[in-house]
Amino acid sequence: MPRAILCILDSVGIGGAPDAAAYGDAGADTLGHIAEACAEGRGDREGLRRGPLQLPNLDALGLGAAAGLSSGHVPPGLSDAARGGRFGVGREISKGKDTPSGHWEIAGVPVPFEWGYFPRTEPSFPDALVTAFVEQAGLPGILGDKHASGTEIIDELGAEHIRTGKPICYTSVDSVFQIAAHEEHFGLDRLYEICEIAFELTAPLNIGRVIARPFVGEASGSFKRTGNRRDFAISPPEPTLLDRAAEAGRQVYAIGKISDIFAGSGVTHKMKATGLMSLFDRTLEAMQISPKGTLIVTNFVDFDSEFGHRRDVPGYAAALEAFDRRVPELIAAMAEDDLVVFTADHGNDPTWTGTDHTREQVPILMFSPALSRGEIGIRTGLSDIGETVAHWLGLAAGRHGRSVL
Ligand SMILES: O=P(O)(O)O[C@H]1O[C@H](CO)[C@@H](O)[C@H]1O
Ligand SMILES: [Mn+2]
Ligand SMILES: [Mn+2]
Repeated sequence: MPRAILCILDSVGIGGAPDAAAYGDAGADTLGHIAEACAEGRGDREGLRRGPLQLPNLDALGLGAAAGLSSGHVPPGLSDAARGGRFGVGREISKGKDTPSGHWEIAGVPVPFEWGYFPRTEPSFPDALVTAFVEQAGLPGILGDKHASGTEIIDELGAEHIRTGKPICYTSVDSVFQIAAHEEHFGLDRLYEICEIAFELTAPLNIGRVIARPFVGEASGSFKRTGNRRDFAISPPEPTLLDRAAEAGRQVYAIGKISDIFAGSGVTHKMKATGLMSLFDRTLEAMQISPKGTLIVTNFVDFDSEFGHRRDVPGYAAALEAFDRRVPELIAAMAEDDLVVFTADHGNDPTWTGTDHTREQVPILMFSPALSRGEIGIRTGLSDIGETVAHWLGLAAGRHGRSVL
């Protein structure tokens, strides 16, 4: 029985979404703009990286060709000469441009409903929600109550949070209620506990996730978020690829944020890791220890959380290059009948205004020693990815999308 390894490079979009304008994102192109910036010397950072973007391994699997297909031009430094694998473009059909919609659609379940969002006002959260939260969680109040970048708001309000014991609550254009609190002064378990309460209260508003954002440090300028982030997400509306694989008795490895994103559903083995390289290590480890028929799904969050949201072009470019350098290790670890897929859940163009995700199409790069080279075109609906994986694993076809094989 073959295995499948699904690598989701969080936010590595390739532009070209026909509905981008509806999101204020017409022209956004995460990979394309990073490559352009690097070609023009705007991707250099002393001690980190310099020069044109170099992704020879992903490019050989069709990254440049997929980007060309999506946006109309191959990003500088990449090529349209894919040498192996099936490559193409994924066009999301779910509304919204956040992580759960992208992941669920990839796993065969597009989101048929509108998420709830909090307005870009101050305060942002409804009075009734804040009142119920403060009361049920036994809090002296909350700080923030607005749209914000998570790193900026802890700098702004971290000291007051320590002094008052009020958690920092904030949101973004995504369907999220985020709570930042100090790991020691406030306490990590206490943070998770109040997140559970917030999750119960926000679910009726169709808010996709409550995210615990613990941090450490003692003063503004030195506060730092830790790897103990936890997402409390609503469950997908229908069984996903993960559920279908688990139901068929397969092992399902969820690496990084995957288990949180799917609310644990269909996960048989969970591996947490912090940082791009350790997520890669865990993926290789899962490949070493898992039997035939296994599904491995990894979310590589750092592209999004460390660089996209931070609008850090050199950081994003360096992370892509570091990932690319390890692709040969993954390919070497594959069995003859393993399938690996590289894709993404949405964009997060670090050259764009603001600090939010961007509506973009995503690359679909499929590789197996058992698979010939070929273009799969622009696929409407990311569920074609999940259906291809299901087909590869020998699972019954699902309700959305179809296998490209
Ligand atoms: O600025 P930080 O806290 O990283 O927040 C980001 O993380 C959330 C989840 O991806 C997004 O909605 C975005 O707001
Ligand atoms: Mn994401
Ligand atoms: Mn994000």
